Amino acid sequence: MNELYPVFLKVNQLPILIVGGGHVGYEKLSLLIKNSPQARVILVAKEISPKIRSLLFGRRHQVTLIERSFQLYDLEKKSFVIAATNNNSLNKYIWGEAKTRGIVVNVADTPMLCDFYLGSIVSKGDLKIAISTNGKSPTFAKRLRQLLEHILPDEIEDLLDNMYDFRQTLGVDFQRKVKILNALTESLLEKSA
Ligand SMILES: C[C@@]1(CC(=O)O)c2cc3[nH]c(cc4nc(cc5[nH]c(cc(n2)[C@H]1CCC(=O)O)[C@@](C)(CC(=O)O)[C@@H]5CCC(=O)O)C(CC(=O)O)=C4CCC(=O)O)c(CCC(=O)O)c3CC(=O)O
Ligand SMILES: NC(=O)C1=CN([C@@H]2O[C@H](COP(=O)(O)OP(=O)(O)OC[C@H]3O[C@@H](n4cnc5c(N)ncnc54)[C@H](O)[C@@H]3O)[C@@H](O)[C@H]2O)C=CC1
Repeated sequence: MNELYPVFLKVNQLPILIVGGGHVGYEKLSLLIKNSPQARVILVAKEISPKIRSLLFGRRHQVTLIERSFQLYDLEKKSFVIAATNNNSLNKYIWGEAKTRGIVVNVADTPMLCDFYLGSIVSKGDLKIAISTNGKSPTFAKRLRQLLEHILPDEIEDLLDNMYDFRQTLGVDFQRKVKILNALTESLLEKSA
């Protein structure tokens, strides 16, 4: 059983620290800003890969790159930390210091030291689906994301816009609203013949 509880975070409001600017630092940062272009990220690394710099080049963003070794004060005022250095004992140290400060932490190579996992994310307009395999197979999560991206029709964007507009016309009677919206979407559950 997968006991993880998915939430959808407003990472443009919650500062995230990434420590490590290699391959994994790049993957985590690109996932964050792909889904939330204004994500507030501070990335600290002894060496920041050119790929990370070119990821940010020419776009509006709220990412701060700091090229130096991790310092304890980097944890100040952060809500989330992702430790992605190639130094296991440093990652473990960051984990311990984050826990002491009540900061939610992910150590990329050590599921045991993760308060949260990043999921594979399917996105179509305002629709977003997060996939988790409970850490069993990130590659499977990636493939399922690609499959869903492929089979979900682009019309979903229009459908959600229409649902939103219609919802605004329904007034304040909550029970009536629920009934009408449920009736309208009933056909989504009907099996195609
Ligand atoms: C537990 C978790 C913690 C976390 O990082 O949050 C974790 C852990 C580990 N990943 C490893 C490897 C790989 N990770 C990927 C890809 C992704 N990994 C992601 C999430 C997660 N990875 C969390 C669980 C998510 C879940 O529940 O399924 C995704 C979804 C999001 C993201 O980028 O963070 C993203 C896909 C995004 C997309 O495309 O949709 C690929 C494939 C590739 O890159 O093509 C590989 C190589 C192949 C393989 O091993 O499968 C290793 C071994 C490292 C080593 O051997 O050294 C560990 C450590 C371990 O398992 O012990
Ligand atoms: N969760 C996941 O998806 C995966 C996790 N991993 C794990 O993630 C870790 C990082 O892997 P890569 O990014 O490939 O390594 P890498 O070698 O490409 O990058 C390591 C980064 O850590 C930085 N660093 C090292 N010491 C530092 C310090 N004292 N202060 C600040 N930054 C420091 C380096 O400057 C560099 O930017 C490894 O332990 C690896 O096993 C690897 C693959 C997938």
